[in-house]
Amino acid sequence: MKTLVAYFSATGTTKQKAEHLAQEKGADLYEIEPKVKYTKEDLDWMNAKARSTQEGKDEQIRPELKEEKVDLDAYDEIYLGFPIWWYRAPNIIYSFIDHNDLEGKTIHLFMTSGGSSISNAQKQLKKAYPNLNID
Ligand SMILES: Cc1cc2nc3c(=O)[nH]c(=O)nc-3n(C[C@H](O)[C@H](O)[C@H](O)COP(=O)(O)O)c2cc1C
Repeated sequence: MKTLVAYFSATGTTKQKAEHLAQEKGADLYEIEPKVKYTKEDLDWMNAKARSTQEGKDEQIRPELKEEKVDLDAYDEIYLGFPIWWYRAPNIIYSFIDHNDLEGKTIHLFMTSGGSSISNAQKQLKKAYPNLNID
């Protein structure tokens, strides 16, 4: 069975980490992309009305994906990476999990951040998806 590194990155930092990880693991690489890209204004966490701030306040918002469903049949291990936004995984990660069948696969989370650890993001994803094997 094969390994996949799937990641979302708005400004390239997580992308770089994902590329290194895929190389190190000999894994395939997949970029999780939103249907509508995040602009600089969307990412302004100082602005309460910015797209990312609105999403950060409401875990139920599911940004649309550019490609909804990915063929994951070949993979039994998935590294899932993202930037920490508002102390947790961006909502698009929830969109990706909702649209794809990850049950029975081993999911390893990785992230980049400005200093926050992964622990809250991990706790919230495990709580939202108790049937998945997330570590
Ligand atoms: C909307 C938004 C919210 C963020 N919230 C946090 C946070 O809660 N904690 C933190 O350490 N960094 C936070 N950051 C910083 C990013 O996690 C960090 O810059 C990350 O490496 C960006 O990854 P990317 O280039 O792959 O998008 C935030 C950045 C944005 C744009």
